[in-house]
Amino acid sequence: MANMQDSEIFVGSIDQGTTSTRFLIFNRDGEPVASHQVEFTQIYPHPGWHEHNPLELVSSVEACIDHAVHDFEAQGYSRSSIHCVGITNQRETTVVWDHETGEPLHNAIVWTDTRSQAIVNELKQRSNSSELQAICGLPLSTYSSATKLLWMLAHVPKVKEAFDRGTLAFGTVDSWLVYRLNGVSANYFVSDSTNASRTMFMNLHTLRYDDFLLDFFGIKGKIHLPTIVPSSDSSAYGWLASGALEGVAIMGCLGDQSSALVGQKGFSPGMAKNTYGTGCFLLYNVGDKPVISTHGLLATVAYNFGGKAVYALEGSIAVAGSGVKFLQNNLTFFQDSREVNDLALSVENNGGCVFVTAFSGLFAPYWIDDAKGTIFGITQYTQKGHIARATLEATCFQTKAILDAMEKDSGKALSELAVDGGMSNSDLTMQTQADLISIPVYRPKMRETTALGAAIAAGLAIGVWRNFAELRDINRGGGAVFEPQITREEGTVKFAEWEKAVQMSRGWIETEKTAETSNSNSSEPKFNGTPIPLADCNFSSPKPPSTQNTSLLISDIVSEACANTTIKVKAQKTKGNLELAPSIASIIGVSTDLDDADEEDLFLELRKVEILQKLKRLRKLKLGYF
Ligand SMILES: Nc1ncnc2c1ncn2[C@@H]1O[C@H](COP(=O)(O)OP(=O)(O)O)[C@@H](O)[C@H]1O
Ligand SMILES: O=P(O)(O)OC[C@H](O)CO
Repeated sequence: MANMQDSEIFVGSIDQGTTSTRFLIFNRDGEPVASHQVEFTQIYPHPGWHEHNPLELVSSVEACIDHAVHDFEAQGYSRSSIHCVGITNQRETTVVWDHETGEPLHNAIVWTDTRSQAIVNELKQRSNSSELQAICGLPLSTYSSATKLLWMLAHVPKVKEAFDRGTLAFGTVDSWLVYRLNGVSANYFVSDSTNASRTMFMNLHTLRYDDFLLDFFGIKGKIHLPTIVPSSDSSAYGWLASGALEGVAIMGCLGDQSSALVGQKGFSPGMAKNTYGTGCFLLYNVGDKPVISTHGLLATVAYNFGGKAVYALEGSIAVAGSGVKFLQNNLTFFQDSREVNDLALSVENNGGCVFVTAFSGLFAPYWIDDAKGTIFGITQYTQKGHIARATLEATCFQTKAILDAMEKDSGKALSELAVDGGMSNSDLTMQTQADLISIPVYRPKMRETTALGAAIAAGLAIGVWRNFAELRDINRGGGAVFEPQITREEGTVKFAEWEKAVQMSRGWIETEKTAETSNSNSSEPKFNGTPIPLADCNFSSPKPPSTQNTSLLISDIVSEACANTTIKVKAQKTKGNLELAPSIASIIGVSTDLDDADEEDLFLELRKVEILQKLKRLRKLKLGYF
């Protein structure tokens, strides 16, 4: 780089997101000079399922590179001035292929997909499951790659056969792209640590695969896993094997949320960004030691430059822009996402509607698996505009909940929130966000910060930028600041309504139903509660305590609700002895503090929504008659 004019130095960035793929070419000032974007096929085979065709992901990348380079050259630049390429990608999305042929063995299961719920439920019953989060930073959920892989092993014969033959390769989208873009015969099989930290296979502290984790999921020594490498490296990721940039090296790789943090230059502990894309993800830089959340957040690798990891606390929201897309594609409210802002502005407020957009359950900080999307407060008065507003507000409310959790985990309050991503283009959304969190929201002028982050990762590897200080002036100035316009108290009232809606959305999905739905493809082996390749693991459900002498009859749900939807449940134990009360209480997950317990009557204090959910579980466990 030493003798080159700045004007001759460019870096390419592949941004493979959930709904679209982009390729951008940045100059050394971090400005995009050419770009191309394509949307690719979203496959929804069953409710809750979401797939991508892995080969289409690759071809979308190749098409974007070719088009953007064509545009670049049309502006008079030379492709030889593009010195390296970075990759950023949707995380957790799971790809499996045959290590010998390089051919995918199934569609990629997308991060939003909830089909592995029954497997998650089984795994949670294992006594050592509580040890996972401290090692990998993630709670057991359908979100991470691990349970998606287990689902494929249990349900897709081709995957199981490759597993048995020892030729099964697993990767997240970064690994898959690097592998294919290098050409299969080159066999570049790597993953950067930000992506690996989303699989549940990597130890967050060592940045290596962890034997306990691999054992837990039953894949130790049985599967080809990509080598974990730093996010910025001049040779680990290989070279583009074909197309307009054939021979150009891939030098950087970051999961998209990490990439956005880098693109926002969130390099100091205490800095945070929130990216409103398909989902919405708030990453808070916690420095060089991971912080394991006790308030529903994830611990993740923020970036790993020079082999030194920096960590983040993450609040993940499954539905953000995809809620807008839902209004567009499913409800045909408008033709283009950009119109949602005006539609929402066509009404003064949400008209009493609260939309819990739990299409994939609710992620952070709630982690409610058994919720589905629910709109509360609909009346004859409700218009499209109210629902549009409620859709935008849903992401803002969840962001508020995440910030509250982050404050508890980190002990520090944020003073400003940096934002980016497609949905951040909606001024109304950003104003609503500032109002709800009572701090300013800063939106930079150039919002392709995710792609910029990958370009920075690549550029740092080859000396386009030599250090963070050289990045200081990139994308500075010209942004918009949204100041809170309502009082903290007004925000609190709105938020309380949201929290009430969240509680009321619980319990819609029953576990058995999830498993049944998973079986709806009759060509696949039936799910029997035990993932096929994991025969050596004990997945059996815990046995309920003996109930032979006991029939628990919830005789009366007293509906004189107290404040905050707390009501009293009168539970009558008609047979058996009182010693069973604590075990029953523990199964239904409530405190054994009993108001008034005697042989005949048992009062449990619960929230109404929890009661309904617990009753369903009790019925499943055959503890009584309901
Ligand atoms: N002006 C806008 N207002 C609200 N939402 C928008 C707007 N523009 C794009 N979106 C939403 O943002 C999402 C795309 O954002 P993007 O950052 O490209 O996401 P991804 O990387 O996940 O594909 C889409 O779901 C779209 O509905
Ligand atoms: O496609 P996005 O931008 O919503 O990001 C997807 C995330 O990486 C999923 O964890």
